This record gives sequence, structure tokens and C-alpha cells, in this order.
Amino acid sequence: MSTKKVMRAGILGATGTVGQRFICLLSSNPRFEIHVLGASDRSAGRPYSQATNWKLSDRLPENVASMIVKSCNPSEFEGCDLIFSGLDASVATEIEKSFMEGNFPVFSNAKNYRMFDTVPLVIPTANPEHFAVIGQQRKEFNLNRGYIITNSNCSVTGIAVVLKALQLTFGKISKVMVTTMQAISGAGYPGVASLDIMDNVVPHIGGEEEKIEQELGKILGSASTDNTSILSDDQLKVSAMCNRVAVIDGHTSSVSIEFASGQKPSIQEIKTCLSEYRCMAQQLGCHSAPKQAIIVHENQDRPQPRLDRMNENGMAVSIGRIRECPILDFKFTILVHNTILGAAGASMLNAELASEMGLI
Ligand SMILES: NC(=O)C1=CN([C@@H]2O[C@H](COP(=O)(O)OP(=O)(O)OC[C@H]3O[C@@H](n4cnc5c(N)ncnc54)[C@H](OP(=O)(O)O)[C@@H]3O)[C@@H](O)[C@H]2O)C=CC1
Ligand SMILES: N[C@@H](CC(=O)OP(=O)(O)O)C(=O)O
Repeated sequence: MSTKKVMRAGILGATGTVGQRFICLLSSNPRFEIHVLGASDRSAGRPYSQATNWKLSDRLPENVASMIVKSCNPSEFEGCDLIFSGLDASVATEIEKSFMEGNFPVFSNAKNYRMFDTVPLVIPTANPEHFAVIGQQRKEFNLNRGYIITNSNCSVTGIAVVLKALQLTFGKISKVMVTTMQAISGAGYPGVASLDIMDNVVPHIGGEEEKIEQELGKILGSASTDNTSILSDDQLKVSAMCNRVAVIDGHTSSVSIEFASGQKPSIQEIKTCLSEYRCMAQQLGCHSAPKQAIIVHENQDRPQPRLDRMNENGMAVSIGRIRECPILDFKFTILVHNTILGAAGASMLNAELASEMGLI
């Protein structure tokens, strides 16, 4: 039996799509105990089962169903060791800051703080070394315990894990072209109207292309030598085109890349590099680390969202169709579960890593 400390978790935005995922994932993780649930004033004061419109096939845990939802005020979250946020971006700036200033470690899914120099933008199976700037963030806000760590846009997640593994072995990547096919759960609930998405592909997701183009460079960048900021990889050029498709969960991306060195490894070397990739969360034995962070598919028609999104409990990235590209160096297809490794699962594993590093 594990002797590691059980962390009491507060969840902001607990009634939403990402909030529901947090409840499922944290309920079955022995490292966490759900302590307080928070949402808007529309939900506060009501039992969770009445405040939320439960949309997951996993059953709502009984002990959570009867919890009374609180407003997102730090005074309501006394006794929490850490805070997970699945808040709507329109309210995340003020609310997350108030929790950070209230000296809570905050693990956020919202876009609001991702590009701040002293805020780690971390995918747990790619770049947890970026936690190194937490000390500087605490110094800036004069805090001894609080901070904000964010995870990335859900489409960026799968691409970044693969590119990080390649970069560690073959050096920097200079160009990325990506076309996404994104699930409707990415838009929250009720999300895209059924009359818009059934029998259809919508070739626009507001702000998504810009986020992919910016966030990838930060994740593939590094902490400055004095750990005072994260330096984005400025040489990396990214072009993204985003589409909404009639899939419930799982974002698929068609990706082409070019290496900066001008030298091309073989396809077999790429497959070996990705299959053998081991990340810090695995080395530290974190409870929710996937056994295999990247799954390389050999069948020509994989990965597919319906078949592959739950690999490693949704914490793995799947890649297939790795082949030469006549314009850039290589092209392939990547799949990630958008609300697990792309959202709540990433925050959860980030918190396990932060605990191992003595940050909680
Ligand atoms: N869905 C996905 O795949 C991903 C989402 N994200 C990000 O995660 C966040 C949550 O997304 P998602 O779960 O899809 O969104 P939802 O719209 O499903 O949920 C939003 C949550 O925010 C709460 N909220 C809204 N307004 C307020 C307020 N004024 N005060 C307090 N709480 C409020 C809602 O509470 P109430 O029910 O009471 O209104 C609800 O719990 C967003 O920032 C999103 O961009 C990131 C990666 C992937
Ligand atoms: N925009 C993503 C989900 C999301 O909310 O992204 P972000 O957290 O980067 O705003 C999607 O629709 O699939």
C-alpha cells in the first residue's frame, strides 16, 4: 500500500465537461480526496447531482453526488492542499488569481495564464522540467505556497509529446504544419449545436489556430539558466488549421514536420525513438503516469478516436502512418483524448509530479 500523502483537492468549474472528468479521475486516484466543489452562482448551494448535467458513462460517485457546490471564493476552500480549475476562460483570470494569492497551488486548464513567462505551461509527459520557474512566480507575488501551473490547449497536447520525444533524440524541429479534426466535447457542454455538426465538418474553431501556433513553441522551449522565465523556441514555425468533426471525444491531427539540422533520421529510427520514450512521471512512479507515453501504430488505418482514445486510460498519445513527406521531412497522424491527457488528466498528473518535487 502507498504511504504517499493523500492530497485534499478543490475543483473549480466542477460542473462542466472538464470538471466532470476531474471528478471521475480524482475519485479513482488514491493520491487525492475530493474536498470542495466550486462553480458559478447558478450552481452554488445545490447538491452536485442537481447542479450538474452528468454526461459521462462512468457513474457519478455517490459521495460526490451529495456534496453541496460552493461559490469559487478561496474562503470556501479552506483545508484544500491544492486546486484544480476547469473554469470557463471568461472568469478564470480573476478567480484563479484569487486562489493563487490565497496561497493555493492551482492547476489550471484555462488559456488565460498559459503564455505568462513565469507560469509553467506543462504537459506532464513532455516538459515537467518547466516547473523550475515556480520559485520566481512565488517571488513575484510574495507567496510561500501558492502558484499557477497550466496545461496546454488540448490539440497541442498530443503533438507536443511526440515532438518533445523527437527533439530529445534528433534535435530541434524547425517547421510544423498541422490540420486538426477536433471532437465536440472540446467545446464544453452543450457545445456545438447538433444541426451544425451532424453530417458536417466545421472548418473554424475560434482562437484555436493561434493557440496551437504559440503554445507549441513555449512547451518545446526551456527555462532560462537562472530559472526566472520560460524561453519559447523562437526558431520553431507552426501553421495550424482547425476543424470541428462529429466525434464525441478525441482530437486527431495530421502533422508534417521538418528537423532544424537538415538531417533526416530513418522512419525506423523515429518509431524506435517514440516507442522507447520514457518521461519523468514514469521514472518517479506517479500513479497516473501511462506505462507507454506514446503508442506507435503499424496498421495503416490507425489511430482512430473511437478505438484508440482510451489507451492507457486516456493518458497516452497514439501515433500512426509515419511516413516521408515530399515537402517537409515526415508526416503522421496523432490522436489524444482531449478531456483526459488534453485536460483533466494532465492537471492531475502535473499535481502528482509537483508533489514528488516537493511543491505541494
Ligand atoms: N473541453 C475540453 O476538451 C477542454 C477544455 N479546456 C478548458 O477548460 C475550461 C473548462 O472547459 P469545459 O469544461 O469544456 O467548459 P464548460 O462550459 O463545460 O464548464 C465551465 C465551468 O465553469 C463554470 N463557470 C462558468 N461561469 C462561472 C462563474 N462566473 N463563476 C464560477 N464558475 C463559473 C461553470 O459552472 P456552472 O455550471 O455553474 O455554470 C462550469 O463548471 C475552459 O477554460 C476550457 O477552455 C481545456 C482543454 C480541453
Ligand atoms: N478549444 C478546444 C478546447 C479548449 O477549450 O481549448 P483552450 O483551453 O485552449 O481554450 C476545443 O474546442 O477543442
